Amino acid sequence: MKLEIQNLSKSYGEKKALSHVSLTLTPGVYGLLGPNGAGKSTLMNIITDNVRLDSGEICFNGESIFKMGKRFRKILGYMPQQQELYPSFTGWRFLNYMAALKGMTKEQAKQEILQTAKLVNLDGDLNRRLGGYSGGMKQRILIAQAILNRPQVLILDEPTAGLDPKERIRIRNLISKIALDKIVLIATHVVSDIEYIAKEIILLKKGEILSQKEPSALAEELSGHVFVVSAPPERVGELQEAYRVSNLAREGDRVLVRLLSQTPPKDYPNQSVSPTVEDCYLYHFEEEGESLS
Ligand SMILES: Nc1ncnc2c1ncn2[C@@H]1O[C@H](COP(=O)(O)OP(=O)(O)OP(=O)(O)O)[C@@H](O)[C@H]1O
Repeated sequence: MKLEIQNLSKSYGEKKALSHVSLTLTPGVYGLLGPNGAGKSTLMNIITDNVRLDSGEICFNGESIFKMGKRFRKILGYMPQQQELYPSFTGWRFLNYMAALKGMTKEQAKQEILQTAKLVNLDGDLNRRLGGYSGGMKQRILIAQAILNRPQVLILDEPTAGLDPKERIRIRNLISKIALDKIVLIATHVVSDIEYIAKEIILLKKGEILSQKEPSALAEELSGHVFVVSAPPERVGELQEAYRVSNLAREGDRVLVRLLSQTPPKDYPNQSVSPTVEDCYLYHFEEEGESLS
């Protein structure tokens, strides 16, 4: 199974949202990482046929998804960014409604809703109204509607937006559970959502793909350029001015400053540490300048 995005471009008037984007996706989780405005939603909206592309092609197993039309939509699951759900609908009614939109028969819908609700851990809450659901429950029912038809391609736009860390972990575990035999593309600007479950991370910046790599390979790019120095609190400001700082942690009367630097920082006994994907995010996205200090 293969989804190939070839040379995709899209502008809104003068604004280039995507520029010559090419990607090949096979079963597994892909994290699409980029800051606000990078073009993540535009890419997802094109794959899900909610926005028209200007040029390029998308093929599923060699066939254009735009020619496949309905046949592609049948194997596609889409969870849009968090939105207002129908507050007066019960969970059951909402899923039943989505099942009908997906063209499922009543009997099919009933079976799939029961199974899917169990999977997302909402089987005990289907008779409650969505207006009374917590943020995490709302996200889980949105995931449930996306996977009702057992899609082969699953597109998730910021699935953990607005959730607390406990719910985030829950959603993450759920995604890795349902992703085994599917192509899953998750757009996020939260590194921890995808760092441990993505087989590859795609970095998108200003509509262009910067890289598509395994998380460990991505982190490895910064090997030898991430340091932790122990500084007195009054010197933290000058370190922040001189370097890109990815973390500060108090240690007794000193502060451990995690920073990115081309060469070991002067004046401090320090050790380079293993880079993380979060360091890479900071390196690529936090500031406009691309070179390390
Ligand atoms: N309907 C539209 N009309 C005009 N410009 C748009 C439209 N949709 C998106 N854009 C612009 O295209 C660029 C890419 O936007 P997009 O929403 O795809 O980015 P994103 O990475 O999903 O951002 P976010 O994380 O904020 O959702 C941005 O500069 C945005 O302002």
